[in-house]
Amino acid sequence: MHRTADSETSLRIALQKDGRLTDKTINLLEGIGLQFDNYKRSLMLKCRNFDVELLLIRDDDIPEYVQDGVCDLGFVGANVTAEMGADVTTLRGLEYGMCRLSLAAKKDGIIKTVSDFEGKTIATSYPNLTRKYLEGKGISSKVVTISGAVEIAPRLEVADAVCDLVSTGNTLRANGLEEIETIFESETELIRTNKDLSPGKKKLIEKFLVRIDGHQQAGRSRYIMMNASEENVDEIKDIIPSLKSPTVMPLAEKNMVAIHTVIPIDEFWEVMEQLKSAGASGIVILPIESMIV
Ligand SMILES: Nc1ncnc2c1ncn2[C@@H]1O[C@H](COP(=O)(O)OP(=O)(O)OP(=O)(O)O)[C@@H](O)[C@H]1O
Ligand SMILES: O=P(O)(O)OC[C@H]1O[C@H](OP(=O)(O)OP(=O)(O)O)[C@H](O)[C@@H]1O
Ligand SMILES: [Mg+2]
Repeated sequence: MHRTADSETSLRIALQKDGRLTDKTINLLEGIGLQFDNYKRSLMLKCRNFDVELLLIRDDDIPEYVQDGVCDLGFVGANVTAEMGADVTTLRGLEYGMCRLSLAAKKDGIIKTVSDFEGKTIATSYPNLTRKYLEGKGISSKVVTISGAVEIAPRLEVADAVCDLVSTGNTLRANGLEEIETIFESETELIRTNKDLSPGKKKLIEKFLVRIDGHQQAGRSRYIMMNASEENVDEIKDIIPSLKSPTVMPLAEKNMVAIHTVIPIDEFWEVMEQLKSAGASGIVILPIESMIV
């Protein structure tokens, strides 16, 4: 594809047009301050306030477009990039679109462990990952490529087993299948072309990553406010390891202070009961939009 002159400075980013990752990716881009018009109706969208244009395509096409330099960056499941064997660089894992690629077979059937796949027929949309995994284990199976609804292949007797994406396991269960072995763990990734980019584009990617990192870190953290009596402040600081220098402000009530801090939310829930026992009260938890450290 021919790139125009302004493509030297404007970043072109690929994302899934219509699927599981679309809304989450758009939410992420909006969360880092990028503004777009209605993305449901366009294949190509210019960002109004950042030098970025979005290309909305099928997810299977994203790794190749990024590999070939048609797009500079792409948001796509690691499962798709690995299956294509695309020559790209993963810049960030994005903690959404979490799923695994697993071998599965009929519940209560004869396939119980991975070695039972020897000589069996396996239906999958991921033939390369499946073959590679089985070859690595020294197992020879027949891999049949199916582009969708893989889970019904055993019932149709097209295959003995499947290798498919799993998240809750509901799809497998609904089709009388059980998971035997995970062969690949996946999440949505931000990938970058390995083609050489202009200095302007490299700078834009740096700016883009600062925003993504700030957004990711903010998503894992909360602004916490609580009240306590002055003599409990040290004990409270000891309970939260990352609470090294919180803001401590006097309250109108004598000997009482307000403690404000930012901490990882997982850490907060671990110690919440302990904080209450140590005298913390009126605990308020607020979301953070972005964090630049
Ligand atoms: N059940 C799931 N839970 C979480 N993430 C998933 C799940 N299934 C798939 N994904 C992730 O979302 C990506 C997109 O899934 P989707 O089902 O929308 O793809 P698709 O049908 O191949 O879409 P397209 O039309 O773009 O080719 C997958 O490649 C995977 O990374
Ligand atoms: O373990 P579960 O939570 O049931 O998720 C697994 C299912 O999710 C994906 O399909 P999706 O729902 O995206 O539909 P698709 O088959 O049309 O792509 C995947 O292909 C599985 O079929
Ligand atoms: Mg696809």
